[in-house]
Amino acid sequence: MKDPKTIQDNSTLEDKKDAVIRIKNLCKAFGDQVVLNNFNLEMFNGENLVIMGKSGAGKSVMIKCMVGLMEPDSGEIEVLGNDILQLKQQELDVLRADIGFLFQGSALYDSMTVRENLEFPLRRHKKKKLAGKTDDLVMEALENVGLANTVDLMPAELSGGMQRRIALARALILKPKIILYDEPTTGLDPITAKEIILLMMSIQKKYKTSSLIITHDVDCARVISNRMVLLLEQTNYAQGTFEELSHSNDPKIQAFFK
Ligand SMILES: Nc1ncnc2c1ncn2[C@@H]1O[C@H](COP(=O)(O)OP(=O)(O)OP(=O)(O)O)[C@@H](O)[C@H]1O
Repeated sequence: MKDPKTIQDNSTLEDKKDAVIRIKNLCKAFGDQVVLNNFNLEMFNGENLVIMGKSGAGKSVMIKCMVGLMEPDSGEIEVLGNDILQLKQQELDVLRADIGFLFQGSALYDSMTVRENLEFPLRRHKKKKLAGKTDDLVMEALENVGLANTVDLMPAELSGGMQRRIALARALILKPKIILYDEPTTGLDPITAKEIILLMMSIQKKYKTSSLIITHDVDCARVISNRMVLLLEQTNYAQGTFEELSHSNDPKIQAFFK
């Protein structure tokens, strides 16, 4: 078994052209604390890429840099062919309509109904051309997660698993090309977590989205990942398939799979 760090990149040139995210030599420090040091990542079209890293490893910092919410000290970031570091605020807003976010927890607006929660991104990104009226888009998104009957309920009336599914519907409503999942199964019981994972997979198949999934959940990574990147020692310490990484002889890599 080869060490995953040295696993050859077998993707073809054709795949390379299809990279939806490219991060090169990303560096970010806060004062003396170096969080990312020459971090590299490529995510290809249609791929489910899992990022694993210990708490505080810098996953959120990397995501924030990637979507233009935080400025790196140096490095290159390309998302859907756009050089993030060169984009103006307005251009970033347009690009963000092509990126769906499912945050840790569900982050629904408690004072809004399910319908209003789903309408929110539609209002925010009015300029994005979508086929269908608001009502139809809301219902389609809810049907995708099997919760059309909750449209007029408040988030507090839903279980944690249902809230997560509504948040997924909201992440999907703009038909994004990329979805960023931050700990999609955290806080859910194993059965509900599995349901969410299956939903993520069916949605990916239906809409052909590319998904970047941050998770500590080894079962989630095993089921969903086409490829994984381990963020350790401020960099992309190892990458490969779940099989490759989980069979590594490197104790630092093994620690992720215990
Ligand atoms: N705005 C900031 N100012 C100073 N330090 C920060 C800032 N944002 C993040 N950090 C530090 O950067 C490090 C990485 O944080 P980050 O939130 O990216 O970790 P993480 O890998 O997402 O962790 P978790 O899995 O717990 O969410 C932490 O030590 C954090 O304290």
